[in-house]
Amino acid sequence: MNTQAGTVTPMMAQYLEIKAAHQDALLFYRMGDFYEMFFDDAVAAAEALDIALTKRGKHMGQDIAMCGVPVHAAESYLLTLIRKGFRVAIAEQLEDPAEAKKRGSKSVVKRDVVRLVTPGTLTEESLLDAGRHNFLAAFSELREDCALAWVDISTGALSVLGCEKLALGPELARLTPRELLVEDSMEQALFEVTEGFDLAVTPLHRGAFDSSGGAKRLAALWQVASLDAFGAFSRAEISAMAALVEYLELTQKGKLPLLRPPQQEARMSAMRIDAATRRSLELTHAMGGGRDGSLLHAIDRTVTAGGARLLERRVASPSCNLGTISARQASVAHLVEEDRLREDLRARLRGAHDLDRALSRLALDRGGPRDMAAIRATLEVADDIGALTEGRDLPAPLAEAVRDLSGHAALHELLDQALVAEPPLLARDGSFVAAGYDEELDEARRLRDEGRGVIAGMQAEYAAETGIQSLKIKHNNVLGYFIETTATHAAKMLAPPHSERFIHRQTTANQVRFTTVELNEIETRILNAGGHALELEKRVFDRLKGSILDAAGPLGQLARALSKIDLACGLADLARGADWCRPRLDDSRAFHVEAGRHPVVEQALRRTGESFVGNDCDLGDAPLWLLTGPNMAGKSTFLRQNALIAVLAQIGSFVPAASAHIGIVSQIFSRVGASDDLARGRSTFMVEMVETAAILNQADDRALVILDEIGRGTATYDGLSIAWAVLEHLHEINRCRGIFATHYHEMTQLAAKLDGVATATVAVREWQGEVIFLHEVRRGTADRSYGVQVARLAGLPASVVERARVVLQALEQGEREGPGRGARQALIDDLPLFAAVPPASEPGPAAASAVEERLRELQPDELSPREALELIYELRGLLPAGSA
Ligand SMILES: Nc1ncnc2c1ncn2[C@@H]1O[C@H](COP(=O)(O)OP(=O)(O)OP(=O)(O)O)[C@@H](O)[C@H]1O
Repeated sequence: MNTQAGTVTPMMAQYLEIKAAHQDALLFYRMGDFYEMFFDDAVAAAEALDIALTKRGKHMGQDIAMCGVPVHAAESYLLTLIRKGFRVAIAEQLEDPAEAKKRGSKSVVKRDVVRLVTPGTLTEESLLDAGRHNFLAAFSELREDCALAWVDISTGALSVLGCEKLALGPELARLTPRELLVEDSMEQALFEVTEGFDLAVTPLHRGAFDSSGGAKRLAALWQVASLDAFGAFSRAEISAMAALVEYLELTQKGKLPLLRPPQQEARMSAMRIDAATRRSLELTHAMGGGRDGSLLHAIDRTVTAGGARLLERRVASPSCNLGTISARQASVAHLVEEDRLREDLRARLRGAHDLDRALSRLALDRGGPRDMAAIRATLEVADDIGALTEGRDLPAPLAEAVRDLSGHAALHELLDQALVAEPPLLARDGSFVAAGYDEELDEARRLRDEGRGVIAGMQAEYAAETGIQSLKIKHNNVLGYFIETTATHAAKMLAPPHSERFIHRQTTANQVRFTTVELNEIETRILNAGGHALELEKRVFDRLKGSILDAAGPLGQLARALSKIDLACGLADLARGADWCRPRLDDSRAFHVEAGRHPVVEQALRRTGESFVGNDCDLGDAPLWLLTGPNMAGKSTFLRQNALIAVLAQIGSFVPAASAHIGIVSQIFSRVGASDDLARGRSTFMVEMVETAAILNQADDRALVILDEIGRGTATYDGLSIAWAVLEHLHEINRCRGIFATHYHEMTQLAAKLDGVATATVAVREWQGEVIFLHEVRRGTADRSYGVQVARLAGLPASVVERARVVLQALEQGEREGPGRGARQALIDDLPLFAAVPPASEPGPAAASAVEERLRELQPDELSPREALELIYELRGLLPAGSA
């Protein structure tokens, strides 16, 4: 760059111009084999990527900071930058440097940004999680009318939903988009909602959300006269979709990804689950944030990436529609019965590739021959599955999916004929078109290969002519073809007569290199033929791409069909292997589970060889259960397993139980062990109360509510009073189904007062002062909490446990003897002091015994066998009287 103080080189001028248009992104500026960054971008990127920061020239008298990443490794650096919250603008060289030189030695290679990489617009396989969607969402608010639209550009799936502002948080929790577009004037107002999510919020100007211009643009995109073809959309819905399309054009620089026609979601069709409930039930992410330990992880038996993504969506939004659920159930049930068919299908599905993502890359011009081979392999799988299911009587949804697999024979054949078995990643590398597919290409390749044959012949001829047997003809990118001999033959080669034929090109430490007129000619021929072949291959590539993209619609349908079949097989495999049952669902308010189990805890226990104790739950007569029981008995597990069984039933899966009858659950609320949210300035107790308020305000009579120890974060009587009032409210006002776990045994008196409340307890047995957990849920109440015993199991020092026992006894006695605070106070005053507790069994270091001392001083290696025997007698003699 050699920028002198005060002057700006043409290249720097170009850089600054491009950068000015992309202020909010790091600019990757392509220079040869590197993407370079300058100025503040370089400083920020060097720190984020932990790479060296250097200098290059000066600008306005200041050093220009610079750092760079090699193009071939750029993806992994991009991923790091995106994860750290950066956006990256990629400026490529738009012409060959030779072209630029033709315009004059000072002219700069044309460059411009070809793509803006943001968290919501990734398509590269290496930047994406195969089993999860990567959504870009847009929220639009037009007066009272609000909507959320979201798209996965790596698959083209686009959905939209009328969504009032209050529902935005829960929807973000359900969809977990990576990036949310909002109108710039709304960014601040939505901060309260968006701040808790791992999500980039991107403000867009108002025009991007224009609904009337948007409607026309969208209609043009899907080539329909009006959007009514896909449903009746509100203005807000159109505006949100329009913003997505505008942003995609902006980031993809005019190249739109494949976008499927929008799916309009009905708000009431999915079970409502808010963010706190999702977290506490660990539906798609475990508490720690990873996938391990989540429900999704425990039930995922899919074998394709599309199947895994479909399962993730289903678990994130279970259905409330009986028809939809029973259709899904029917597919699973069929495959549970048909072991052979299921295994055959799964074996075939393993050969399928990620068709959606391959298609999307091709549409964005980021695809290569390998994506085409992936499509070919997947068509092969589709054919196999068609043949496998031919003539079978399948349940309607499966039959429909199988129908969607056919109709691509011509494309399949085309790809079969055109592509080699294992093509390279990039089209520019060539050699991916199969021999025999294109005559002209075959001819060009023949010429090129012939040339190579001729060169092999020339090597023999030159070796004979010079008498240098080690003479070789080689090739590299700088010199092209050249003749090489070792330096020992230099003098001979450089003197007549050889110097007349062999033209010197280069001398290295050990070699001398030459060329000849004939070699040059042959090389030009090879190059021309090779270049021509490559040109022809590229043309074939474009033709194939055209054929594939022409079929993008039906191919997308095929991808979805494969995902559905995979998901049904996966759920069936799970149900079969883990002995799950088909739940009965209807419009009633039943919730009757026999021998239900917790799918995740059961799996964890199985690993250690323990078995899970199944438990019944019947919320029919008394819709609210008040569950008491000792710590560690299994209350939380029981609460969650019932919520998870409802979720599983409504995604169309079988459930871990002996039998289940469930009236559709419209919403689930779960508060299990709140934690501090200090970042938002809320204590544990405050979080719990905020979340409880949400439940009391929202739960309807179709809701399922599970509450674990509400009110424990404050003084006993405050907590008890709150828990008491909450239960009454759920019973009288919300009239929902629910399970309420508590350590306040006083509350069990409520069961006698309220018809709809029944008591249940998790049984334990006490044996020789120890608690044994039976994990059995029975009707009735627990007599005590066994907290002190459990504390001992946890390894609290014996002295503390002993002290706790004494205090507990005193408190319980006070409770029995009179309610007066004075009486209790007197009792507490009477408690023996901590120090007076009989010394607990925490031994200090004991003095060494005579035997130990004798042992310590002897040297075993120095003893003869006889001495050793004598020593044993001696030691025995040292034992204290009575212990010998
Ligand atoms: N039905 C069951 N069968 C076998 N093991 C179980 C069962 N339920 C729970 N457990 C085991 O007991 C452990 C404790 O369960 P859980 O956390 O549900 O107890 P809890 O009663 O809620 O305890 P606390 O009151 O201390 O929160 C679990 O981690 C699990 O290993």
